[in-house]
Order: sequence, then structure tokens, then C-alpha cells
Amino acid sequence: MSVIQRDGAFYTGEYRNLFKEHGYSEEEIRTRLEQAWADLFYGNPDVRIYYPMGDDKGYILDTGNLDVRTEGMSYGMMMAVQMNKKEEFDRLWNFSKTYMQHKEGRYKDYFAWHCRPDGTRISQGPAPDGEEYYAMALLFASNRWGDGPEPYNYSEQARTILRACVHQGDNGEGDPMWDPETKLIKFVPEAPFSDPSYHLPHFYELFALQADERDRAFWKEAAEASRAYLHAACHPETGLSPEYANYDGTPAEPQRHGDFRHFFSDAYRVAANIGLDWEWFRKDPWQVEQSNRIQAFFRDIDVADYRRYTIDGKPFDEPALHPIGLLATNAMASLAADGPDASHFVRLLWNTPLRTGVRRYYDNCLYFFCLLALSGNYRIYR
Ligand SMILES: O[C@@H]1[C@@H](O)[C@H](O[C@@H]2CO[C@@H](O[C@@H]3CO[C@@H](O[C@@H]4CO[C@@H](O)[C@H](O)[C@H]4O)[C@H](O)[C@H]3O)[C@H](O)[C@H]2O)OC[C@H]1O
Repeated sequence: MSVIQRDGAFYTGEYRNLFKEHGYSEEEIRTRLEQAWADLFYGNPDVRIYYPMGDDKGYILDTGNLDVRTEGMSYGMMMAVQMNKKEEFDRLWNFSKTYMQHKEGRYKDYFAWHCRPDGTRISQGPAPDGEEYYAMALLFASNRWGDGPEPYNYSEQARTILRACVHQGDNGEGDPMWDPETKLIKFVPEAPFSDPSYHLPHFYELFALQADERDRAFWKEAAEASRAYLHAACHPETGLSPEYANYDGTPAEPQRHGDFRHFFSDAYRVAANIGLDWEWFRKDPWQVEQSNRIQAFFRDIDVADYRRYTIDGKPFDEPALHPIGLLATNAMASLAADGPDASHFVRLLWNTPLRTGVRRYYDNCLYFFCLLALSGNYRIYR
């Protein structure tokens, strides 16, 4: 595959349709994607995760926790822009802007990481994976649909978020979301450690094209720093990474709110992120070996038997909370994997339906990203 140069950035500009490569027809793939969108956004109560609110707002519900998270809101916006669904995108953004984004103080321009479906905040602190997804979805929206009047002036909104991520605290109050020294994303602005699943070098390459001029070099460096960081955070034999990790990649000490040294819900996303970075940029050949490694680890484990694992691969006597989500991220690794397990995961994902029931939100977000990615529809909009 060739790598093309546009606007000063190198990216492939080509999107494999792995389902088609495995024999599924274009029509059934398109139908599958559209049906999944319809189920998640307008389906029956046991499967949907999106709820319109009034004339101009809507939210994605974390059905397991009965709250609205910046993670889910920004994921919903990314799904909508990829699917060319402007109304749902605008509703999710309007809810986020109205109820979740701070207007002043130490978190100005950041978002309270979760609130109730009526918009009442539960916590004030932000979770940086939300901010980076908001910024990327907004830039794609600007490039796909053009900017409108505030708050639909997407590119300006994205730049405001990215400015805060890098410069919060420059003049006193608050903290940046990226550690200025290592250029690594933090777990929360106040934390001196990271979360490997927050590292999205493929987004930072694109921020380097559209963020404030003065920060473009920073985002290039952040992309390289994140790629290197993942080498350290992923176990060299299993490919598993911890939920939270120090800046040298070692698992972070247990926190007041729990022990995140192991491979559990947050960490699933690392495999998917690496797959997409390879698909979009093809810059780091280690990503191919890493994707083969994690697929080899899971190849012979039944999805129903997925557990929590130490990063060297010891299972706990505790089932995975989101087995379908984990299957989806393992399957998304097939974008980079060239080993004997890549086809197995593509087919297994195809033969697995969306999750229904209480815990469906996180699984189905990851599942939908996987459907987009493996069908060649998770794209850069420039
Ligand atoms: O005072 C601060 C707190 O503000 C700070 O809050 C953290 C904010 O980030 C939260 O992380 C989000 C939620 O968890 C992850 O995904 C979940 C994975 O498991 C699924 O079951 C669930 O449905 C998903 O939402 C997200 O990726 C994050 O955005 C974190 O949980 C809060 O603790 O914490 C430190 C305090 O000092």
C-alpha cells in the first residue's frame, strides 16, 4: 500500500475492507453497518444507547452506570460524523457544550466527565479521552460539513479544546492534559501517570494540521511519544497492557478508586487504537508484531470465558465486564496483524451480534468502531 502526502502529513488515504477480503458482499456489509447504527441510535430499549432530548439535544447513555460520559458522547459524535449523520452529531455536541463543558475555573474548556441524563453534573473533573475524541470528531465535522454558527463552528470549538489540553495552567490556574515534559496524555489533568488506552497518535498527527499554529510541533511530538510509549506499556509476550500506567509504561500503583494495574475494560482499546493508527499512517512496524501477539493470546480463549488478566497473562477468577467489547478490539487489531489469527477474529466478529442488556453501552461502542474500521469506513476527513 502506498503512503501519500497531503497537507504536510503522511497518511495512507486507503481503507481496507477486511470483511470484503473475507468474502462478505459489499451489500451485506453496508446493510450490517446501517442496521447497527439503526439499532444503537433508534432500536428497541434492549439495544439502543442514544436518546434524543427536546428539539436540539441528545445523549449516549452508559447503560451499566446510568450516566452520560464524555467518552460516550464523543464516541457518538465520531460514529455520527463517520456515518454522515449531522443531526445526531449536532444534538450530542449541543448537550455536551450546554451541560458538560466548563466555562470558567481550573477546568475551563474541559468537560465534566459524567452527568445525569438531565444534564446535572455528577463530577466536575474531566477524563482526557473525552477531550481528544471531541476535538477529532469536531475537526472531521468541520472538514465534512463545514463550520456553522456557534456552537456549530466545529473547527473553532476543536481548537479551543486542544488549546486547553496543552496550555491550561500556563497563566496559573489548572493543569494541562498532556504532560509537558514527556508529551504523554495523562489519566486526569492532576495525575502524574497515564492510561495506555488514551494514546491516539493517529489523532495527534491530524491535530498537528489543524490545531493552533504554535501547537502544531507539539502534536507531532506527542504522536511520536505515544507510539513509543505503547512499546513500553504493552507486555512483550502477551501484548496486554494495564489500565493505568506510569510514564515509563510500568503499571501505575493502585488508586483510591481501585486497582488498575491489570488488563481490564479501559485497556481493551489499546489494540483497536494501534490497528487504526497502522491503517491510517503505517508508521510503526512494531504495531504489526504487537497485533499478532495480542491476537495469539486470545486466539484459543472462548469469548464467554474472557477474564481480567495480569499483563503477563494470568487470568483472575473474574469475568470480563465487556466481552463483546474485548472481542471487537481484538478484531480491530486485524487492521495491523499479518499473523495466523487475523482472519479468525474478522470472522468471529462478523458472526457475533451487538450486545443487548444492561452492560451493552461500552461493548457496543467498541463494536461499532470495529464495524466501521473493518469495513473501510473509519476514515480521515480532511
Ligand atoms: O476526582 C478525580 C476524578 O474526577 C477522576 O475521575 C476519573 C475520570 O475519568 C474516568 O474515566 C472514564 C470512565 O472510565 C473509562 O471507561 C469505562 C470503561 O469501563 C466501562 O465499564 C465504562 O462503561 C466505561 O465508561 C473512560 O474511558 C473514562 O473516560 C475515571 O473512571 C474517573 O475515576 O478520578 C480521579 C479523582 O481524583
